[in-house]
Amino acid sequence: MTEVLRASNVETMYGRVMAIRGISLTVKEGSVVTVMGSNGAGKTTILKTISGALDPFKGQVEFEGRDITALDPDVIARVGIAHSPEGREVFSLLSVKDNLMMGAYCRKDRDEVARDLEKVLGWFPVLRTFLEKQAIYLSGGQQQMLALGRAFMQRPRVMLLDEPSLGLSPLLISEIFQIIKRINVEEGVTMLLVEQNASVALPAADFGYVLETGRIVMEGERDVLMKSADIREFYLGIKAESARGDRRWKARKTWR
Ligand SMILES: Nc1ncnc2c1ncn2[C@@H]1O[C@H](COP(=O)(O)OP(=O)(O)OP(=O)(O)O)[C@@H](O)[C@H]1O
Repeated sequence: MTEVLRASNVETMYGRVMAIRGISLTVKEGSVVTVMGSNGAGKTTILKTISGALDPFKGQVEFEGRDITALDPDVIARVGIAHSPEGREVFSLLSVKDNLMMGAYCRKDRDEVARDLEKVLGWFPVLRTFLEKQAIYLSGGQQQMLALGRAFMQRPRVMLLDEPSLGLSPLLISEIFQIIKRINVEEGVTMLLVEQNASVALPAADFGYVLETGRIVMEGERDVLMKSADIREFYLGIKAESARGDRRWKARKTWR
C-alpha cells in the first residue's frame, strides 16, 4: 500500500501552549488509521493542523508526496482531504440538503453529485426525512451523520474524522462505524480517525497510535495493539489477571 498522508515532527502551539509535540504519523492508501487519546491529548489539534485550520510551529505535512504544510484549508480540501469536525459543527440554520451540498461546493460533476447525495441518504435514511428542515432540528447522532455525509460529498481521498462516537448511544456508534467502514471499503476513502473511545476505534482500524499529552507514546498494527496488556487495560478497559496484585496503574504502564 502506498502512503497517502504523512506528518513529520509536527508541533502546534496555541499561543505559548504547545498542544502537539513532534508528532510523526503515516497513513497508507485505503487504510483506517486511528489516533487514540484522552481528553486534551491533542487529537483535534492534529486534525486541524493537517486540514490547514492551524499552522504548525514546526514540522511538515505531506499528501501524496506533496508538501501541504500550512496551506489554506480550502486548498487542502481541494487536493482531497475532508475534515469532519468534532461537535458536529453543521450549519445549523441551513437545511440538511444544503449542508450536504456545501460539501460538494467545489465539484463540477453534477450527475455524480446527485448520485452521491442519494448514496448518503441511503446510508443515513433518517436524513432524508429531514432533508428540507434546518439542521438545528437534528439530534446529536443525526448531526454526526450529517457531518460525515457532508465530508463524503466532497468526494475526498482522505477523511479526517474527529470523535464520531462522541456523546452517542452504543447502538448509534455501531451504526455510524458500520457506515465509516463502508465508505472506506466500498468507496475507497482512506480514514484518519481520532477517538477517545478506543474500544470502537481500534477494532475499526488497521493501524493505531496512542497519544498522551501531545506525544505519540505507542503505535502498531491493530492486532498487535489489541493484544497489548497496556492497551487492553487502560484504553479498552479489559482488566488482566495480575499476579503482582493491584499496584497503581501509572506504575505499571510500559509505554513511557
Ligand atoms: N484554542 C485553544 N487555546 C489554548 N489552548 C487550547 C486551545 N485548543 C486546545 N487547547 C489545548 O491544547 C491541548 C490539546 O487540545 P485538543 O483539543 O487537540 O485535544 P483533544 O485530544 O482533541 O481533546 P478532546 O478529546 O477534549 O477534544 C489541550 O491541552 C487544550 O487545552
